[in-house]
Amino acid sequence: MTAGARPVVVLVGPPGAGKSTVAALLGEALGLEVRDTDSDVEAATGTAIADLFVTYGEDRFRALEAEAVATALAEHRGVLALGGGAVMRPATQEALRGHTVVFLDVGLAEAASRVGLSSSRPLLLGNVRSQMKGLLDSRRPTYEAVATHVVSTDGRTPSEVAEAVLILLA
Ligand SMILES: Nc1ncnc2c1ncn2[C@@H]1O[C@H](COP(=O)(O)OP(=O)(O)OP(=O)(O)O)[C@@H](O)[C@H]1O
Ligand SMILES: O=C(O)C1=C[C@@H](O)[C@@H](O)[C@H](O)C1
Ligand SMILES: [Mg+2]
Repeated sequence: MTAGARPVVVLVGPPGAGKSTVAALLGEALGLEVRDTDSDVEAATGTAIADLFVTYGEDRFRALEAEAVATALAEHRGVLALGGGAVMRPATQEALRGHTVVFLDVGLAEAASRVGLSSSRPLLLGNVRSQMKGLLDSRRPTYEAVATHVVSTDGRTPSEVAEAVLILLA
């Protein structure tokens, strides 16, 4: 770990907000490395997230995720995308204090249409729109509370969202 290292920006928001997509664009634009805690958990366990939910259960996944977030916040200097539910853990809310945190906001219609019927998001299996509504309603106050900035993504391309984030960081 490098002393004093911290991400330039941490992206939070629900599935379909575009965290991973926008993080990649920001990394390119800023010439910085991109890290995504979902990928970190998959690399650490050698297992896809959807399989982790089945094999270990959500609680175990959340514990692994919290560890991955704490490590990345402490040692990553580039752009960091968090898993969509990571902010719901109080220890993670605490760990995010003092960081530049951007909530990529998205409305129900666009979020549901972006994630579609992908089977890689275990929390959205079944009725995607209804699961997404519950998730957005219950999490929105937390996304807003941990964020230092909010960027709306509705009706914007990933490049336009990345541009809006770059303006905030300038
Ligand atoms: N602004 C946007 N406009 C249209 N489509 C988008 C936008 N941002 C992302 N997408 C598309 O939505 C899908 C989900 O994006 P992405 O995987 O980046 O979301 P995420 O926030 O990382 O989700 P998760 O929490 O599940 O990791 C992808 O197919 C991506 O191409
Ligand atoms: O919103 C969530 O709870 C999740 C989002 C994804 O990033 C993954 O971390 C996983 O599918 C759970
Ligand atoms: Mg992602």
